[in-house]
Amino acid sequence: MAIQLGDDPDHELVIKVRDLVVGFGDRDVIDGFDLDVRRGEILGVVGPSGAGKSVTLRAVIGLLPKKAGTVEVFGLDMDRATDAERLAIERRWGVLFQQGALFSSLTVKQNIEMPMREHTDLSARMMDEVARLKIDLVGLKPEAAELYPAELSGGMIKRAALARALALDPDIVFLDEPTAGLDPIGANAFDRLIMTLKETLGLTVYMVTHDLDSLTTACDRIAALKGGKLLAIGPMSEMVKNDDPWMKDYFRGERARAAGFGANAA
Ligand SMILES: Nc1ncnc2c1ncn2[C@@H]1O[C@H](COP(=O)(O)OP(=O)(O)OP(=O)(O)O)[C@@H](O)[C@H]1O
Repeated sequence: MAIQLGDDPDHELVIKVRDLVVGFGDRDVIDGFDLDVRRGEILGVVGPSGAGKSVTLRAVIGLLPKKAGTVEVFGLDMDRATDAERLAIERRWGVLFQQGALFSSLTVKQNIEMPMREHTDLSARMMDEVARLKIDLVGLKPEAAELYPAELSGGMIKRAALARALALDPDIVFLDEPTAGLDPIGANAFDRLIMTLKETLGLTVYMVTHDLDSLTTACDRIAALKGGKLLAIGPMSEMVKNDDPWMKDYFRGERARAAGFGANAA
């Protein structure tokens, strides 16, 4: 499938969002939002609580209806795509929702096999083999395959949910606050895992996060959302120079200084 090139010819765009409007009833949460996601980058999406980060993610992957605007994925306008094209695109992305959202009545292995059952006609033995590989890929022990979500730690749940998101060998993964609820060591390990997967699998990562450490260590670029629009996008070095009050507070405030960065940019 043709890849649409954006303004910057050095970077292939895998996602191109233009003039996106998403709302509930009369209230528009996202109001004229543009975004480019480049192939192979880890893009961190930040913004005040309630800014619409999760709503944007859900609209991009088609789980929430748009009031207006376009979303192109791999150069294909999702509104103009046939059912078969849409399905083919959906197979090329994996999603890790907040809290992991594993099926509690299924084991880790069965959770990972779920997308394979929906989208492929792999044999049971092949699905088991792929699930085993994904479990290994995300750093879980083989024994975790037979455990139920209630038997897992918070970090294991995130890894199992990531394994499920990777089940169909996607090109893009969408992560909604993947390190929320993890202790700093667990969060750091998860960031490193994402970076390794990006390097080894060439994944493009769209990550909603509040985690300043993740933004600093893992993200190539950061998109800041505020008031339903894209406030700024760029590497951390540009974010810390932005003079919007929320950006100043977030990237140069007390929390940022406590995390050991931003102080020099004030
Ligand atoms: N299904 C829904 N119906 C009505 N309003 C909704 C719905 N989903 C989200 N909203 C509203 O949309 C706004 C944006 O929500 P969203 O979850 O995207 O925020 P967020 O930026 O991800 O916030 P947080 O950082 O706190 O997770 C909020 O005001 C929320 O109440």
